[in-house]
Amino acid sequence: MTTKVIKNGTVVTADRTWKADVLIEGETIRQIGTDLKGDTYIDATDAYVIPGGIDPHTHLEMPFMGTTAAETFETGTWAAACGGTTMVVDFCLPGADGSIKNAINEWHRKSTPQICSDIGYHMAITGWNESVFNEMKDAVDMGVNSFKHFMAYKGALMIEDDEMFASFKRCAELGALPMVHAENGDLVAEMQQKYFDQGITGPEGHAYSRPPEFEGEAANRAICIADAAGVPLYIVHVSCEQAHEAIRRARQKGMRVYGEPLVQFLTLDESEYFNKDWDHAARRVMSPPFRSRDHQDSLWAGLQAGSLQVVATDHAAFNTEQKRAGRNDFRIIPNGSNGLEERLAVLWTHGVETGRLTMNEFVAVTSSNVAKILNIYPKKGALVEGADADIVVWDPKITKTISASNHHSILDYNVFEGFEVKAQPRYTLSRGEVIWAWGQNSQPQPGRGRFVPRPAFPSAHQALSKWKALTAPKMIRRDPLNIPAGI
Ligand SMILES: NC(=O)NCCC(=O)O
Ligand SMILES: [Zn+2]
Ligand SMILES: [Zn+2]
Repeated sequence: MTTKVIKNGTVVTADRTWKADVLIEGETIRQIGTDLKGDTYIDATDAYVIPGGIDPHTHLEMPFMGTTAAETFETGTWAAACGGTTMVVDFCLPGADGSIKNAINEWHRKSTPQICSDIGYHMAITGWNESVFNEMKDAVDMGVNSFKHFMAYKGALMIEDDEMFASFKRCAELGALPMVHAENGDLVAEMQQKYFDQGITGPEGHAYSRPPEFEGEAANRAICIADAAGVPLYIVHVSCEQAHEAIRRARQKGMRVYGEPLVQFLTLDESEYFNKDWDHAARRVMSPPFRSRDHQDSLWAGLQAGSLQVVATDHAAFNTEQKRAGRNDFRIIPNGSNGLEERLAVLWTHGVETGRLTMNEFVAVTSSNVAKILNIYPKKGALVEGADADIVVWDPKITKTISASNHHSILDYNVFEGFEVKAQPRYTLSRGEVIWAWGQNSQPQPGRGRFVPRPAFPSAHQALSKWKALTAPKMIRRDPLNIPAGI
């Protein structure tokens, strides 16, 4: 088997930083040490060697709001590689028949011939009945160990509390992880109607109708339901202090609740929706919406303190023409924005370069933490012997101005247009193969990526159920002589 050595770099992992070479044999890291020899060499002089990014939240080719997300599995994973991300975890939605198994097979059918790097799936639970109950086990057997519940999108994907409780209990039995989109969907629908009736038909109506209080309320509710079901919880796209506060409080009480802010929420704010250019504002319509600077500060603080663990993108890319479906009604603008290619560079520039994050924290929140949470560590998200050689040679000297004119996404705009970023991948390796070199134009082979099954992971659940059993309400046995006689 041929070997490669990444030479003269500084290895940065979630817990340490040191000068070392990395020896790769085939698809796997074989050794990390000094003066290593191989058949070929990759130069990492003056660069950092980090685990490939894992974006745990994408919607490639997602059928949603009457259209389909424009970013394909091929363009999405290619754009990801150019930005230093070597694995995405995409959300699988049930089709018209409601079957989970069929949905996963449909995702395989679409993604397998296209993906340039590795992929996993989360499954969405959008309703509740016996076959959903049964098929959740099939999903786990098929390597999908996490289930998303939408508390918003009333009349479409939204699920009720009793259904969520039933699904969370099923997750507890299966050793799977429930996830939530936390927004109070009933109140959002009411507010949307209210502002629309007042004549607020533009994208600003989207932001007004989804205040942070609605997100905080739903986050608290989901945490309460998870606690009652005895299961850990992962809250996706955390955008505000109210939701962060709920997570912080739960964690302080010993609950295993994880929070995922998006790179967009850390760097873009609500003023985008007040832009006079309708297209500009509509392109940034996503749920939850961008918030004020105070909320951004809270999210950064959460990453620093460890109360938030993961930075994702929720990459759901709809072209300008698709967004224009909502030209007369903000409620019809397809929800979603881009970030898959930009996540690492924007987070580095606004996090590490400003001193908000250490390099090790950067690695933790872009790959290692989520690999642990999703049970694929250390195969992914780690630089250790035996791990997949998903590696980025991260060059802190390559600067770039982000633009739709130079990005690799299929999208005809970029929400980070004009951002100056201060680092880029010099090389991106996926299982030992260089799939991106700075300045390269050729795309890696579509279909070379693989589905990464994620087994159930009962350890947090077992700990939780032991503790629940120990602290459960118990009947007190009393001597009848100590019970007052009735009349
Ligand atoms: N977030 C968003 O606006 N679109 C994608 C679907 C979702 O994650 O809610
Ligand atoms: Zn969502
Ligand atoms: Zn999403």
